[in-house]
Amino acid sequence: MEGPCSPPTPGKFVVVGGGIAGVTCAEQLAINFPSEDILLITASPVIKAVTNFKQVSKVLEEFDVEEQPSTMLENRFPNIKVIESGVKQLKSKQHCILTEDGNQYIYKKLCLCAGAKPKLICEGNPYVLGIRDTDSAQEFQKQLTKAKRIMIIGNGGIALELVYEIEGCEVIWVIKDKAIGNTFFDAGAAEFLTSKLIDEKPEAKIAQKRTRYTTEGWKKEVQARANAGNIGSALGPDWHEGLDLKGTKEFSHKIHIETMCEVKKIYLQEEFRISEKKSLTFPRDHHDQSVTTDKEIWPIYVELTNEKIYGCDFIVSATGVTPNIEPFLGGNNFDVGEDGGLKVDDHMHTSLPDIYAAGDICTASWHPSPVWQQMRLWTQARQMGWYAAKCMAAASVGESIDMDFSFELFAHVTKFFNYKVVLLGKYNAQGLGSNHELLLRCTKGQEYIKAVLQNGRMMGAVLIGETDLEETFENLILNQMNLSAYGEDLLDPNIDIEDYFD
Ligand SMILES: Cc1cc2nc3c(=O)[nH]c(=O)nc-3n(C[C@H](O)[C@H](O)[C@H](O)COP(=O)(O)OP(=O)(O)OC[C@H]3O[C@@H](n4cnc5c(N)ncnc54)[C@H](O)[C@@H]3O)c2cc1C
Ligand SMILES: NC(=O)c1ccc[n+]([C@@H]2O[C@H](COP(=O)([O-])OP(=O)(O)OC[C@H]3O[C@@H](n4cnc5c(N)ncnc54)[C@H](O)[C@@H]3O)[C@@H](O)[C@H]2O)c1
Repeated sequence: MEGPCSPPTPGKFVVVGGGIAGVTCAEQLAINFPSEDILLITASPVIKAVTNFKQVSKVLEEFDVEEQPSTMLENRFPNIKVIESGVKQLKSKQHCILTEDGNQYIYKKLCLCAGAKPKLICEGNPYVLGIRDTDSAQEFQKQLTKAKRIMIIGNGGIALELVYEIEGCEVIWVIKDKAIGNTFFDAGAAEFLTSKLIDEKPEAKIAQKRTRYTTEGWKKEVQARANAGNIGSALGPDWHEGLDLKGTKEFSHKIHIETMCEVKKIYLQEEFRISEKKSLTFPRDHHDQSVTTDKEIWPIYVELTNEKIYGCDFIVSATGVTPNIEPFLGGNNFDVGEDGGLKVDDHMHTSLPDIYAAGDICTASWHPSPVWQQMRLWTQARQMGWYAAKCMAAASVGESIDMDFSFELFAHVTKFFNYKVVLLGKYNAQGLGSNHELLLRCTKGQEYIKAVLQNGRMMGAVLIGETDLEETFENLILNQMNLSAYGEDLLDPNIDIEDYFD
């Protein structure tokens, strides 16, 4: 039990949150100050640890995320003390935090890493599930074992992973956009992925296409392809590896995508019966435009903004996250970003004295490198947690450090539809306006490579498949070499560009 929130109790380094950001921050502080106790206060009984860390290239990193009992962290770092309790209040003027179990802790420097929670399309409806942690993932799995048809709303990472993974259950996937995976891909990459899913059989012959598009040409091309419709199918990355995502039926994948629409209204069974509206059967294939009334009775019905209504067992709202800032707000005048995160400067410092923030809870509010942007990802949670600890350590001895190199270039490696996916810099030409050019190489069923160029300099890239280009492209983006002279050779599969730029 710590002393009350009044001086002269000496403060400690305190970190809130046992996710990747908080754990990395606490570990780094423990290394920097081996003779001091570091407090890690977290609401959950397990902590998330980074394992098998691999620096793939200068900025790209890969690692596994493992849930561990907090004692494992305390064993690795004897000067870390984990307190298992939620923070219910922050008194920033007194440098004090109060926890649910009635204790209070004085900090000299505090790092808030409480993450984010799913932003659901509708709160409080038991038929609308969000997926965030092990518990919610298991709840989803449990519901799925009883389901014949579900609806997935959203077009980001979770939706992409789920549609590929779910078997034995009809999936109606509702997206606001024209093409799938809009937070990670443009329509061209989306088409590359979906075409693999449609063609269940292996490609007999691999056709290779290499094209150079200006923005204008590209837009027309992708629009034409997007209009042709998309359909998806299965397999999946880490977080659901231990989960058997199977519904009640014996088929593998049955996905229907409703594009460019949103949820208008959700009806409970009885409400729907009274409304006398009609719902639709599951479309036979993505060209099926027939309108057949569904005879089956469902627990809920969803009316979409395109006026279609489908019944289903439940909805997964994979519609992004909201930073967990509420417990820290009362009486504290934090600057909060538009996305609801605690604004942090280039030293991960919030607007209040001695309070830092890292990971999903924060909004990066410094002037970023032209090829970096914040995305709420494991990699950034780790990098921010690490860098926040370095900044806290430096500030506590009256020093300041330069921004970490990892914030020079946005770099993310992941897996979608069993393809390795590498995203670099302004991979979707975000914020570049119309003044950019795209180079594209696509080998159906094998690889999709897109380079984003502006004034002859590479600003970003999407690499899908085993392209082996990540290091070279990373260097080209970082060194901003003028590539105008190379033209389409840049993506010519017969030219080894690694040699080219050595
Ligand atoms: C289903 C799913 C799949 C994902 N897949 C990927 C992926 O493949 N690649 C990728 O890069 N990213 C992925 N992400 C995103 C990634 O998980 C997050 O960006 C990352 O975990 C954020 O880490 P964090 O430490 O900031 O927050 P979190 O991991 O959310 O940790 C927050 C911690 O704070 C604690 N906490 C919350 N409130 C309080 C409180 N009041 N008091 C005390 N403690 C509190 C929580 O218990 C928790 O320990 C995925 C996310 C989800 C939901
Ligand atoms: N492999 C990976 O890298 C990976 C995988 C899963 C999740 N994640 C991360 O986990 C977090 C949560 O994932 P997520 O998929 O929920 O979020 P996300 O931010 O990736 O995607 C949210 C999606 O929901 C859509 N959306 C938002 N509001 C909507 C509404 N009212 N109706 C319809 N659509 C709406 C958005 O257009 C977007 O497509 C994100 O930070 C994501 O980056 C990453």
